Amino acid sequence: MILEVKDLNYYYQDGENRRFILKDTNISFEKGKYYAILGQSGSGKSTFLSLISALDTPQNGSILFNGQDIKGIGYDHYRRNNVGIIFQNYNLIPTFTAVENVLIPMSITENPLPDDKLNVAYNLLDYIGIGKSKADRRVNQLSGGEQQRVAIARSLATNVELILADEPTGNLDEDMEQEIIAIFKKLAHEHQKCVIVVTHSQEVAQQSDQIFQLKKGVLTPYE
Ligand SMILES: Nc1ncnc2c1ncn2[C@@H]1O[C@H](COP(=O)(O)OP(=O)(O)OP(=O)(O)O)[C@@H](O)[C@H]1O
Repeated sequence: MILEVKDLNYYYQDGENRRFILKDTNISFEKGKYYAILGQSGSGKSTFLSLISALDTPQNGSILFNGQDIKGIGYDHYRRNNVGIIFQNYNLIPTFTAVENVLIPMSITENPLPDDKLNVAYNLLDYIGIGKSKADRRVNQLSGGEQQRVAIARSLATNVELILADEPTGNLDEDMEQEIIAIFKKLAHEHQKCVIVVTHSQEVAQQSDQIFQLKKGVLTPYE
C-alpha cells in the first residue's frame, strides 16, 4: 500500500464538545488505482485531503506513506517530494506562463530530476495536451480546462507517485470533465500512480476503480 490511514481523528472544539469531521478512520490506497471519495458539501472531504497531503495535521491517528509515518518523514519533506496536489481553482500563478508554473515545484523538490528541467516541463505539458504555443502563454490566457491540465502537469513535475485532487472538475463542463477523467485513468493504469479524487461528481466517481463515501465522519466503501 502506498498510503495507509490508521485510526485517524480530526475534530473542531465547539465549546465543551468535540465536533468530529473524521472519526476513527482506517483506509488504504494502492498504486495503479484511481479512487474517488464522494460526500455531501461539508462532509469533510477537503479536510481528509488536507490531512493526507500534510496541509493539516490530525489530533490523533497516523498516515503512512510506503509504510513510513509522514510525521517521521517530515510534513514539508513529504509534501515537496511525495505528493502532487490539484485544486478546483487550479491555483496557478496567473502572470506566469504554463511552462513556468510547471517549473516551480521542480525548483523546490529534493527529488532527483533531469538537468534539462525546461524540456521535461514542455514534454509533460505536451503529454497532458498542452502544446508548445499554449505552454508559452500566460495561464490567465488559457481556458479553465487548459488551466486544469497545466495544474495536473505541475502535480506530476516532481515525479511523485501520489496525486491528490480536490474537486478537480468542479469548474469544468461535461466534455472537459471527461477529458480530465481520462487523464486520471491513464496516470493510474499506465503510469502506476495512485490518484485520489475528492468530488461531488457522480461521473468522476463512477469511472474510478473504487469509490469511498464520507458520511458523518465515517469513510466507507460506497455501495
Ligand atoms: N476552522 C473551522 N472551525 C470549525 N469548523 C470548521 C472549520 N473549518 C471547516 N469546518 C467545518 O468542517 C466541515 C468539513 O469541511 P470540508 O471543507 O472538509 O468539507 P467538504 O466535504 O470538503 O465540503 P465542500 O464539498 O463544500 O467543499 C464543514 O462542516 C466545515 O464547516
